[in-house]
Amino acid sequence: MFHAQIPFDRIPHQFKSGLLCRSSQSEKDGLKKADADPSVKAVMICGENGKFSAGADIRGFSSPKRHGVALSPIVSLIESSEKPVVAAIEGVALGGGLEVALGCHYRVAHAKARMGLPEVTIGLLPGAEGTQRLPRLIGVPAALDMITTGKHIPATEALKLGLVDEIVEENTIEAAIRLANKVIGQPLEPRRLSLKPVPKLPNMEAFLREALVKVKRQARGCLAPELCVQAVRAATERPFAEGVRRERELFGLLLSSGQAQALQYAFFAERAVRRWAAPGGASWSSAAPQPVRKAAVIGLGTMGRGIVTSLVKANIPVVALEQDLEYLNKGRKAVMLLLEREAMKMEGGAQTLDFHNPARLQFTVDFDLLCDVDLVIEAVFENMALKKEIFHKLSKICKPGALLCTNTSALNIDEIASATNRPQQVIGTHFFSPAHVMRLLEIIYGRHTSPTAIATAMQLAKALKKVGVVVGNCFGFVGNRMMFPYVQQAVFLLEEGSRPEAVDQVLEDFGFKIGPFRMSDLAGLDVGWRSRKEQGLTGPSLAAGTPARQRHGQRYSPLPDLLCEQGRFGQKTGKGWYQYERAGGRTATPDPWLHDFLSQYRDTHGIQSRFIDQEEILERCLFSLINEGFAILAEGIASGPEHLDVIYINGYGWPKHRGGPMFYASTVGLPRVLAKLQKYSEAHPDVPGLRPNAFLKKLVAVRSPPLKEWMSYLSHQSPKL
Ligand SMILES: CCCCCCCCCCCCC[C@H](O)CC(=O)SCCNC(=O)CCNC(=O)[C@H](O)C(C)(C)COP(=O)(O)OP(=O)(O)OC[C@H]1O[C@@H](n2cnc3c(N)ncnc32)[C@H](O)[C@@H]1OP(=O)(O)O
Repeated sequence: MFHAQIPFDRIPHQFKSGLLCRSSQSEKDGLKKADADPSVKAVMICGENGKFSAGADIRGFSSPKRHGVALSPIVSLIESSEKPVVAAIEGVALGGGLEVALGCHYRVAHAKARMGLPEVTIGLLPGAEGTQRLPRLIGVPAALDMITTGKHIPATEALKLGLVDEIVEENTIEAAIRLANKVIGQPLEPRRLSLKPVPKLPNMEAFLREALVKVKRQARGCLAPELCVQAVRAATERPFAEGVRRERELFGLLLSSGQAQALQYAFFAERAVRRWAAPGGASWSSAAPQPVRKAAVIGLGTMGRGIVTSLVKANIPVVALEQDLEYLNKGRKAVMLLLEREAMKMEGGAQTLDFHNPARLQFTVDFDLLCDVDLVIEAVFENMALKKEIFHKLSKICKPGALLCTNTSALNIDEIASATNRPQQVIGTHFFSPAHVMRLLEIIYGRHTSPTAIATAMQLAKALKKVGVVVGNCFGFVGNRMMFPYVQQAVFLLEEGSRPEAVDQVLEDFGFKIGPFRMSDLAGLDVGWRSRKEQGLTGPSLAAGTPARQRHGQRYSPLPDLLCEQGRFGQKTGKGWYQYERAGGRTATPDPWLHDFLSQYRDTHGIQSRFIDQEEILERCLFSLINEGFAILAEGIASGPEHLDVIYINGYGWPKHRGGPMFYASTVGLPRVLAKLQKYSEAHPDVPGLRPNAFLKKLVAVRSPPLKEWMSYLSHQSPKL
C-alpha cells in the first residue's frame, strides 16, 4: 500500500509530508513511482491531523509570486493511475482538497467530515477541474448548487449525492485501505470521472438558463457565481479537456477581477477581528472567557425575541423576562413561532431544538429568577432612564460574577454601567435585526469593562455563530456612527432634487441589499424620530426660533421629522419614503404624494431643484460614510479598518465583493476619495460629514500606504486603546 498525506493547511505544494514531497515535480514523481512499483497495489491519500485538506492557501492568490497553481496535473495524474487510488476524507475536504478527492477512484469519508467547493465565496471557481468532474459524478443540479453556493455538505449528504462511496464512524484510513484492497484488480475506467459523460437532464438548456438568472439575481453584482454557472455549462457542452480549458479561462478572469481580492480580504478580516485588543493592553491572547451555562434576556420585543431564539439555537438555557404578563404572553408566542420555524429549517439535520423544556427556556415576569444566570442581555427600548433602572436592579439580583450586557445601538455604555455596583461586568452587545439571523454582534467596552467581560462576550458571539467585533464606546459605536452621515447625505440629496427611488437604485446597483430609504421604511422612521426628539433636534424641546434647516450651526434636514408628523413611519403604517400595499406591506412603490411633498418643501425653503447624477449620489453617500470611518480609526474606537469592514459586511448589507467601506476606499484610491470630499465639502460647507478627516489627509500625504499599514500612521495611540 502506498500512502500519501495532504496537509490540512495548504495544497499549493501539495502532499507536503508523507512519501511525497514538496515540489509538484516530486509529487508527480512519487505518484509515478507508485504506479511503476509492482509491489504497490493501491494508493490511499489522506490528510494530516484528522483533516483531509482545506484547499489552496488563499493568501497565495494575491501574492505577486502566485505559485501553487499546478494542481490540475496532479489531479489528472491521480485519476490516470493504473492502480486504484482511494481518498480517506476526515475533517474537511474543501476546494482543491475536494478536487484532489475527485481525482481519486474511490472516496471514503468519516461521518463527521464536511465537503465543499467554497471557491465562489472567495471570488473564484474551482480551478483544478472541479467544475468538470463534480457534475459528471453527482449530476448538474447538485453540482451547480454546491459550486455556486460554496456550501459545505456533511458526509451523510455527500453519500446520498454519490459524492463519496462509503462513510464510516470509526477509522477512516483503515476503511479506505480495506476498500483499496477490495478493489485491487477491478477495472478503473468506470471510476475515472473525466471519462464519464455528464448525466443528461431532459431540459438542460432551460435548467442552466434559469440557474443563471437565479444566481445573477442573488449575486448583486458579484461575478463568481455567474462564472461558476458558465464553467458547469461548459461541462455539459464540451468534451472534458475543452471544459477544463474553459474553466481555466474563467478562473483567470476571476483572479484578475478585483472581486476575488476583496472577498479574500473579507475572509481574513473576519478572522483578524477575533484577535481583539482593548485599552490597557488587554487582548484576546491574555483574557479568558467565563463559561455561560445559563443566560437571561430582558424584553421580548423584536430584538429580545431574536436574541432568545439565538441562545436556544446555541443550546444555552435561557430565562426570558418581560415587565408584565400581557407582554410576556405576546413575547412567548412570538418566540415560540420563531423557534418552530427554526426547528423546521433544521429538520433532517443532526441538531434538534429543545425549546419546550422549561429547563432550557423559561418565561417569567419575576426578576428574582435571574439570580443564578451567568449572563443577562437587556433588550428593552432605547431609553437611558429605563436601562439604568434595570441595570440597578440587576446589580442587586444577579450573582457577583454575572456579565451584564445591554443591547443598544447608540447609548452610552458608561452611563448604563454607572447604575450598577459592577461596571467592570457591564458591556454593550449590539445585535442586528433579526437577531437570530444577522451575523454581526458589535461588542462595546466601556471605560471600566474588564478583559474577561470582553472575552466572554466574544465567546458568546462564537457560540451564537455570529461575528463579534469589539469596539469602543461613542454615540452610535461604529456601525451606526458611520451610517449617520450616509443617511444624512441621502436625505440632503432629496432636498436638492433627487428622489428616494433614485438614491436607493444607485446604492442597490452598487450592491447594497437595500438602499437607505427602503431600509429606513423597513426599520421604521419613528425610531430615529424618537431619538432626535430625545436629543432636542426636533419636537417640543426644540428652542423657539431655531431655523428649520439648521441645528447648532450645521445643515439639518427636517424631512424625516415632517414625514413622521404625517404618521408616515414606513412599512408599518403603509407609507413612508414609499407607499406600500397596506400597513405592514413589503412592496415599496414610488409615491406621487411624496414627490409633490418634496417639490412643495423645496419651494417653501427656496431650494432650486437640480438633476443629481448617479456618481454624485454614490460618492456623497459612500465617501461621507468612509470619512466617518477614518475619524473612528483616528479616535481609536476600532483597532483597524478590518473591523469597520467586517461590521459593514455583516450588519449593514455592504456588498462583500467590494470588501467593506475601508477596503473599497483603498481600491478607489485615497487621493480620489479625498479630492471628492474636498469638492463636496466646498459646495456644502455647513455639512461636517463631508469635511475630509485629518487621518485621511495624512494617509494621502504619506502616499496612501496599503490598508494594513494605515494604523501605523496614527501619530499618537488613541486614549481608547
Ligand atoms: C492568470 C490565469 C491563471 C489561470 C490559472 C488556472 C489554474 C488555476 C489552478 C488553481 C488551483 C485552484 C485550486 C482550488 O480550486 C482553489 C482553492 O482551493 S481555494 C481555497 C478553498 N478553500 C476554502 O475556501 C476554505 C477556507 N477555510 C475555511 O472555510 C475554514 O477555515 C475551515 C477550513 C472550514 C476551518 O474553519 P475553522 O475551524 O473555523 O478555522 P478558521 O476558519 O479559523 O481557520 C483556521 C486558520 O486557518 C486559516 N485558513 C483556513 N483555510 C485556509 C486557506 N484555504 N488558506 C489560507 N488560510 C486558511 C484561517 O485563516 C485561520 O487562520 P488564522 O486567521 O487563525 O491565522
